[in-house]
Amino acid sequence: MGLVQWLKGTFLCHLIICYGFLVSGLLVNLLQICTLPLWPINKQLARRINCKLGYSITSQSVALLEWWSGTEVTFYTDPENCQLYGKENAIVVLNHNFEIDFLCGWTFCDRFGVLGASKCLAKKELSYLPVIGWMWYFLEMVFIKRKWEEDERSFVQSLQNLRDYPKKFWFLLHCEGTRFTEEKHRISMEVAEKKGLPKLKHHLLPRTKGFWVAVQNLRGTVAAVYCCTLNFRNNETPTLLGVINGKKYHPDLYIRRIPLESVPEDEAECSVWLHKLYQEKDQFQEDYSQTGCFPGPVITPPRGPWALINWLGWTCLLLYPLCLLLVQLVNYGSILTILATVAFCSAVSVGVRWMIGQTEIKRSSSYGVPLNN
Ligand SMILES: CCCCC/C=C\C/C=C\CCCCCCCC(=O)SCCNC(=O)CCNC(=O)[C@H](O)C(C)(C)COP(=O)(O)OP(=O)(O)OC[C@H]1O[C@@H](n2cnc3c(N)ncnc32)[C@H](O)[C@@H]1OP(=O)(O)O
Ligand SMILES: CCCCCCCCCCCCCCCCCC(=O)OC[C@@H](O)COP(=O)(O)O
Repeated sequence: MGLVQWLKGTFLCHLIICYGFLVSGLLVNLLQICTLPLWPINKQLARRINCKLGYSITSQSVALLEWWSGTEVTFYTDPENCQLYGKENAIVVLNHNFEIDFLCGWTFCDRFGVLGASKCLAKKELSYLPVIGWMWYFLEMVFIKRKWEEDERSFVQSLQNLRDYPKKFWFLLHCEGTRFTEEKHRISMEVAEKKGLPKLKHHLLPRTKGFWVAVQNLRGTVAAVYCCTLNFRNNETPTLLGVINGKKYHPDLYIRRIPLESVPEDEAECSVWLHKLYQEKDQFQEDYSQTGCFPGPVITPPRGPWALINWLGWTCLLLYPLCLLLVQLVNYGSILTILATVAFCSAVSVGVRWMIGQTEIKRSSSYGVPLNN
């Protein structure tokens, strides 16, 4: 193991990364609050500012993935369709098997210039996450409790609000509704059997209502559905902790562009259409497990410098006062202030570790197991 690789695994480096992320994130959250008075005066300007602020947080994770861990996503897609990515609004449908699928998704967004504005249909619990969840609130992310009777009104309203969004955005939907586990897979295949649907090997049975409602409410706003299928080479099981430790992974992402007009308007037909889409996705995953690659040519959109510049900028800006404080502490600090600093550092690492825990599949919710069906 080289010195650099060893350094990436040290607690000090992790503490610096977490401190930078948490403090810069909370400062950005504060700036987002400051945009509140602007909303009634100039809503579109407030939205544009919030996209930039959002980019300043999410691009740190992209920099961590791409520059720190050296992980590079390989994109498989039609080069002609690729010309349209980033130039149109789209609904993205993605499998939900990996702990860092959202990071790979953000990389895709960053390469096509839609990272700040992109959104997803997320479970309500994520809105309470400091930094990320609070940022999402200002980016008009759509949150649901996964209880349709309670969600319907706010879901439709949130989608309608996006109709005059001033920036190009992608709206991510994990139609499976929860992360893949063996137990959830077994149960959802029982549901598939009862409904007379073909069994899926690599996906849970998709829930179709959210997709249909999104398509219906975003018709005229969104041009296409991007059917995205993600997998990792060599059966890698990536984790966010692995990325922070500087471990390099090998993700492959297959993107198919489907014009929105080809998605049926009728709810029942749309549901059949989505099930068929998941059967195709399942076949791609099966072929991937045999061949180690997806169909279609590989494209390599350039990696821009801004994610790295933003990350280094925040790190330098925040490390300087921290170093000054530490020097002061060592020279003149009382036991009490030293203890307070140790407590602060511990709080930062415990807080961020808790946030990282939200990405871990072993902590996945019980959604999709019998009690919640
Ligand atoms: C790679 C590119 C990336 C681009 C990235 C772009 C943007 C990135 C931005 C941010 C990234 C952040 C990442 C964070 C990710 C967070 C993701 C989440 O939080 S996932 C959880 C929340 N999302 C969802 O739940 C969406 C999917 N669910 C739905 O859409 C649902 O339809 C619903 C809206 C929640 C409503 O669900 P409900 O169950 O009430 O209705 P349905 O009609 O859909 O389903 C009922 C139907 O399902 C049958 N059933 C029962 N059990 C199961 C089961 N286990 N599996 C499947 N189906 C089941 C049940 O019998 C009912 O059938 P029927 O209607 O016939 O009676
Ligand atoms: C420089 C950057 C440093 C990064 C330091 C670490 C920061 C920690 C960041 C935490 C980021 C949290 C993003 C949360 C996204 C998790 C998405 C997710 O996977 O949610 C699960 C739901 O879809 C389904 O839930 P389940 O029903 O499976 O339960």
